[in-house]
Amino acid sequence: MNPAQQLQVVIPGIGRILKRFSPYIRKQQSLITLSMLALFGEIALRLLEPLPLKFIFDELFVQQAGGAVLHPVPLIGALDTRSLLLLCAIAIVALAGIRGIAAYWSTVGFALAGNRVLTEIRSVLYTHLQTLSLSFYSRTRSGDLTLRVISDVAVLQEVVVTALLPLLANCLILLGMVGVMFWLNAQLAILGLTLLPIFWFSTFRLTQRIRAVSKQQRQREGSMAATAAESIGAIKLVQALSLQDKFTTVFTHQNQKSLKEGVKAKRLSAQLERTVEVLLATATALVLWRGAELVLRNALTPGDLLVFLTYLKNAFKPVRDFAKYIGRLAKASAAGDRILDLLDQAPDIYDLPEAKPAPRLAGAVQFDNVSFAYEPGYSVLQDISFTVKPGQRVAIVGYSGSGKSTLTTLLLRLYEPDQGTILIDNQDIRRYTLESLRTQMSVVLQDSLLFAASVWDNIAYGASTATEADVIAAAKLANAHEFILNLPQGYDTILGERGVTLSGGQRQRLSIARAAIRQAPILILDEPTTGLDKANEQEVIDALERLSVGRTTFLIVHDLELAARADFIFYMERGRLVERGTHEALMQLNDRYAALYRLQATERQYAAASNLECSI
Ligand SMILES: Nc1ncnc2c1ncn2[C@@H]1O[C@H](COP(=O)(O)OP(=O)(O)OP(=O)(O)O)[C@@H](O)[C@H]1O
Repeated sequence: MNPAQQLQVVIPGIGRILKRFSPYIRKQQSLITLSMLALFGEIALRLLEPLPLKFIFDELFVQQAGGAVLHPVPLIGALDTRSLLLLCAIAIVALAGIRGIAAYWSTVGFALAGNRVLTEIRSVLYTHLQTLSLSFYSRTRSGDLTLRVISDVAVLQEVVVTALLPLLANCLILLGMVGVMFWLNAQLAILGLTLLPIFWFSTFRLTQRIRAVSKQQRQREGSMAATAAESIGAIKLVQALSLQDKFTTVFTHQNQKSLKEGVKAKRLSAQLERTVEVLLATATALVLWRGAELVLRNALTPGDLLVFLTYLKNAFKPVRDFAKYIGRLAKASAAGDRILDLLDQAPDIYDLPEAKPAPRLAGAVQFDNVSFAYEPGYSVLQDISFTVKPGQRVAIVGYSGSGKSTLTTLLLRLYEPDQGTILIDNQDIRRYTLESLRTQMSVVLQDSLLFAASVWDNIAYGASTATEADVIAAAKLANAHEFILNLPQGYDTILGERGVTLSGGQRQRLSIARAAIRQAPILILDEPTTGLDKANEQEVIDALERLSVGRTTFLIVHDLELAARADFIFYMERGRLVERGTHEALMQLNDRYAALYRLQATERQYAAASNLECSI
């Protein structure tokens, strides 16, 4: 079994990782080849290093003590003592110096190649993450994903450079040393290496356990990162509900467990290191015993025995280092597994082979018997059919959980219907490429997320080709221009991670500007005025009305007074579209919509009356 195969057996997973990353590794082929050459040079010099010792012992000490040289070396034997000593001293320094230069270049070259490969993998991973479907994100915690992209790649990067590559060098050194040992004395070499199988066995057994513990620890760290990200992301809610203690308890518990796993992995590695030390001592004792006998019988020179013992020690050094690196390699292997798991996730929603970029859409939207469930067996939308003409404004209303938002996520092709077809301009939306479809839809959600960037960028994110005039026009349409100019740095003001420096209404108007700049024919507004006070609400409504002119608009809304302004109203109940028509038609129908409308009207009157009483 060659070292690469042994490595593969010892650390299952490393092979899988290397295979999967091979296209990226191949790109660094020339750098890796150069580093490899430097490495071979280093190894060759390392193999020569003990030789001066042999000459000093055999040619100098043995001869001076009146003994006979077993295998005299012609040129060396002719030198006088002083010259021999000087030559040996120079050789020791020269060998170490040149070896140092070779080692430097191999280390730097491999480190550079390793870093380049992993930097590319991190970018690939991040790009891949962005393509994964919402169904994947709803099953996964975002903190854990961040940890995989940032920390798992970093662990792999660090370990590849500081453990895997030295390990590779060590394997080659081991091979070289073993070769020289056989060349020096096959009998002693066999004796010295008899214990290697025991070493491989114990390494294999312990590595499996170290790897399992490391993987567990990485998962735990993923959970910790997720808990931290969630609680910090929702710190307002956490403090308002006094949940700090709860989150702290969960986090501390996870932290303790991670510590225990870390200690366990360390203990296992330490156990492995000690085992190797005992094995090395035993092998040295065996060789010394037999070697001394051979020297006494004049079958071996003392110099050869000394050099042999040096080789044996050096041969076991990579083995000892292997034990030292194994824990870190196991950790890297676990991190690599987590990266591969992510890379292996295929997006549920993708461009079909025959998909074409959508032309400029007019905005005619049709649902044909569309049914959908997030989880098999739990239907969320059932048999939805409707047609909306270009430029029509539709309000989607109904009690919470009736499937209003889900309907629009299907239109955006964030999920795929289980049955039925969605058409835009009489074409199945799956015939369009995802990007060309989504860029023709603008979305304003209830809690608009702004990016940690300038106001300007936050608006311009809506359209990749936005000009200065476009940004200002969009801000004006969204009723945002005035307040933006009043911000400390106007359009250049940097917003907090979630735009926390702005009020809810201001954030909403910025996200309307972002939607406006897209000039998209289809507009999706998901409860855009919820949570706003009356003054802000009116400004947002005005902006939205301007935005929706000439666009096919789907407005999800709880406030039926707002819904009544739409051209059409869809009333949803338990995933079904149970009533549809204009406000007047639905009021005449006098069924569910009319009942809800009257209920809201009564509530409004009651609220107005109590406000009046308060003010009196
Ligand atoms: N990602 C998801 N995974 C699983 N179930 C989901 C998911 N999103 C929504 N649901 C479920 O689908 C149903 C419809 O949700 P949806 O958000 O479409 O309703 P809605 O009418 O928009 O509600 P609301 O007015 O409260 O926003 C609900 O029962 C909800 O629990």
